[in-house]
Amino acid sequence: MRLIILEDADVVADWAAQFVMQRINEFAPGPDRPFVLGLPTGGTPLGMYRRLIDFHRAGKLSFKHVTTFNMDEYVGLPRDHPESYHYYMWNSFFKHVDISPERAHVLDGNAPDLAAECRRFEGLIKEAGGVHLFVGGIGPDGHIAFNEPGSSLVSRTRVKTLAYDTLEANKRFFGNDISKVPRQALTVGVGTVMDAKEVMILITGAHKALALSKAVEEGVNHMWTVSAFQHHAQALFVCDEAATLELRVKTVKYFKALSEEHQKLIAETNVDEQRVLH
Ligand SMILES: N[C@@H]1[C@@H](O)[C@H](O)[C@@H](COP(=O)(O)O)O[C@@H]1O
Repeated sequence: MRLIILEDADVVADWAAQFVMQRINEFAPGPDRPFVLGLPTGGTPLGMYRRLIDFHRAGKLSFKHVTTFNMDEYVGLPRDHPESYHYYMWNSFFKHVDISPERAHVLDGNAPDLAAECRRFEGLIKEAGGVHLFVGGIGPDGHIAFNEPGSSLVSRTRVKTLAYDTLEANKRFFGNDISKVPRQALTVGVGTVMDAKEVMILITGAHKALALSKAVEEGVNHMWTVSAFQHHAQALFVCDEAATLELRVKTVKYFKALSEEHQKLIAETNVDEQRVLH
């Protein structure tokens, strides 16, 4: 596991976007060889999406041969509701880059058969050959996607009923009215994300500090589902200073001492500009 500690949320956003760009460009995706990217929603990744759009506009990055899978979606929220994850993804990211809409997969929380929709999604990931890089965020209770405390750590995509803490955390998007937050969501499972070749989890803010310490310093525990990634061979936790407040000094010092190594992960790849653009 790598823990990358950066100054603040802006630097985290920039670092994460550079990492995504580096991985895509290094892979050099083509028509028969897409790069498969897992994506989160929430406030945390917004800055990363803005930077990725900048890179695209600067001609440094193309999503033409990138296939995406989003982590989750509310159940029963109309697709054009401003808080649906369809709406979020389209407005915050997809419409600003050159991704083909049919390659950008978001779970359908209005499907007539939700269990079948979850199976379909898992099937699409399999068909795509698995996820190369899954980017995730966490809730203050340490949930990844919508895998609430107590979720199976080998779970697959399914319907989940949201925990009270999540309703509380997300009510800010629904006029601070908890009764307006959908009670259920479709979410990839912990096992679905664990299957990705590489996982990058973004954690910012003092309100996520306890979750970060549970994620990296204590044992794997289904009450903090993000802790499962201790068992992933290629997991990166990217956090800001504020999120380290509950970590041991020893942990922080160790990972900060590796910062030069971490910077190498986002070193520019020598890419052929033409290939990126076409
Ligand atoms: N299901 C989403 C998660 O995927 C996301 O990581 C979390 C954190 O959101 P934020 O980044 O706004 O703190 O919110 C929701 O619960």
